[in-house]
Amino acid sequence: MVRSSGVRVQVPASTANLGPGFDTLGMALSLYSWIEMKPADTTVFHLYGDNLDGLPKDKSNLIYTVAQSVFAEAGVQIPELEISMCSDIPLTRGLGSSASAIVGALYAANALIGSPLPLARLLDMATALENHPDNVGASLYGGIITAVWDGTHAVILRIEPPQHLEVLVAIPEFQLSTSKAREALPKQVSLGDAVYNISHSSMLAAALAMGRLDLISAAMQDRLHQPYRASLVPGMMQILEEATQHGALGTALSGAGPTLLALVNAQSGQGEQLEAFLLKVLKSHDITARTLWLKPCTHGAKELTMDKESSLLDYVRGEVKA
Ligand SMILES: Nc1ncnc2c1ncn2[C@@H]1O[C@H](COP(=O)(O)OP(=O)(O)O)[C@@H](O)[C@H]1O
Ligand SMILES: N[C@@H](CCOP(=O)(O)O)C(=O)O
Repeated sequence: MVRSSGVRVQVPASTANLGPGFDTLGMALSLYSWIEMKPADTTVFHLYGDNLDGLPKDKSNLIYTVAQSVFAEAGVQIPELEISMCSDIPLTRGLGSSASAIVGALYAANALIGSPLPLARLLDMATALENHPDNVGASLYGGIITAVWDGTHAVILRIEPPQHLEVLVAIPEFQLSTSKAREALPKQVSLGDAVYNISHSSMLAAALAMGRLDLISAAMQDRLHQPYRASLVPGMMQILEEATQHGALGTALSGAGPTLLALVNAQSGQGEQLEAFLLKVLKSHDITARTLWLKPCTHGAKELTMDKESSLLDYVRGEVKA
């Protein structure tokens, strides 16, 4: 059943790794992309907002190719699509823009044909495209996720974010692609570093699941990726080492960076001090950054009511930015 009137979906951004959980932990954030998809006579794109500048507006666009993979899997043919997209998620900053695009395209395309594919299948397809399940899992399921991936199937356990958990991100002006940040990683690590990360990541997942905010700073330590990526984000090590003295529960490189992320207890009253500290350290390295206060997003990709009267942009402006 193809829904000729089209579908509209909202997808949250995500932060991957949370420090020690490299390629396995992720959290959805209250920052969003919106995709609208309709069958059309000729393929056409409407990309709204600065965050989508420069992306292709033809059939090479990720949203189109991912949508076609859903139709192929379901045995349906919709070769021409009208695709609209609007996004508050900055590209190549470590906030999961590619994952949200993949998840949004999978979710919208599946909804357009009556949702024949289960969420677990969309997760496998998304992970195969992104190569790791942490961002796509969070964007698809919302909340905090811990995921395993065997190269074919992903399994997700979703953790409800603790009450009072807030997220401060400092987003540098410069871009850093995930592929470049992965090239900085070693091919092999020592047993000691592997044990270090397993122990910290397990502790972090358990602390988040149990609402033990007091254990986050001890758990949020990493030896697998952040030290190797430090030279790509000057000031990062100082922030990781000192931010807890300025009110953070814990800090991490968000995904592959360059965004830096601090988990904060909303009741701490130290938000301004922490924000000033992050910006001061980055500025001392000549990095201009902007900060955003976010919350964990408890829902994943979801379908929105399609209002025939308003365009996607009108919808987003009215609902979110007004
Ligand atoms: N809406 C979109 N449409 C098409 N491609 C996208 C979209 N969003 C992201 N991408 C692709 O994903 C890339 C960014 O992915 P990546 O380097 O993993 O960084 P991020 O941390 O933002 O996910 C962009 O350069 C672009 O190629
Ligand atoms: N686990 C991945 C996460 C990449 O996240 P992104 O938001 O930067 O795409 C990694 O650390 O490489």
